[in-house]
Amino acid sequence: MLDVTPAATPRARAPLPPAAAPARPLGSWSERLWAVLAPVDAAVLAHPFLTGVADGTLAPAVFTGYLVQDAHYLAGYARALALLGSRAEALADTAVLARHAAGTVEGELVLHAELLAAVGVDATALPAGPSPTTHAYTAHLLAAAALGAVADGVAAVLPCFWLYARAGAALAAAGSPEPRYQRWVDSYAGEAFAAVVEEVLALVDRLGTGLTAAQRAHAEAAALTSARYEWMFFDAALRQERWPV
Ligand SMILES: Cc1ncc(CN)c(N)n1
Repeated sequence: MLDVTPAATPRARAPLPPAAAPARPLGSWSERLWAVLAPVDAAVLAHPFLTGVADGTLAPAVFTGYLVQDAHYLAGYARALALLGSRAEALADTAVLARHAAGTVEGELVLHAELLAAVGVDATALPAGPSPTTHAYTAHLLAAAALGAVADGVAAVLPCFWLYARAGAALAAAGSPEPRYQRWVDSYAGEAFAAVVEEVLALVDRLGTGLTAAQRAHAEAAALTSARYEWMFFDAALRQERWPV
C-alpha cells in the first residue's frame, strides 16, 4: 500500500557559515559561470539537509534515503561523464572526463556502499528505485551529454563537482557530531576532491575560449538547471520524496 505519511517538518537551524566566492581567472568562462551559480550555491548551503548534517540532527533514515537516491544518481552521472569524454574533441579532455567517470564508480559509489552497509542496506540491491527528482536530474545530465554541444554537457556536470566541493568545505569547517555524516563530508572536503574540481574548471575554461556568446549562454542555462537540481536533490531527500502514483 502507498505510504502517505508526511515527512517531518524540519526545524529552522543555523545556516552554514557563508563561504567566500571561489577565485577564478579574470574574464574566464568559469568566472561567468560562478555568477550564474552563486545564488543557487547560497541556497544549497542554507538547505536544512546540510544544516542537519552539520549539527547532527538530520534523521538517519533521511540520510540513508539520500544515499540510496545518490547511488542511482551517481550511476547516471558516471555514464554522462563517460559519454561526454567520448565526444570531447581534445584527447586530454577525454582523459579528464573518463577519469572522473571511473572515480565516481570506484570512489564515490564505493563509499556510498560502505555507508549503506553500515545500516544494513546492500548497495547491489537498492531498496528503492530513482525518485522523481533523481530521475529528472539524471535525465537532464544524460540528455545534455548525449544531445547537446560538448560545452553544454560539461556545463551541466560542473555544478555536481563545484557545489559539492563548496558544501564539503563549509561542512568541514562546521564539523558534524555524527561519524557517518562526517565521513561523507570528508570525502568532499579534502584536497583530493578540490584538485578534481580544479581540473574540471580548467577544462571548462579551455572550452569557454572557443565559444560564441550564444553558445556560452546556452551552456550556462544547462549549468543553472543542474544547480537547481542540486538543491532539489537535497530537498527531495529531506521530504523522502516518492512517486505519487
Ligand atoms: C546529487 C549529487 N550531486 C553531486 C554529487 C557529487 N559528485 C553527488 N554525489 N550527488
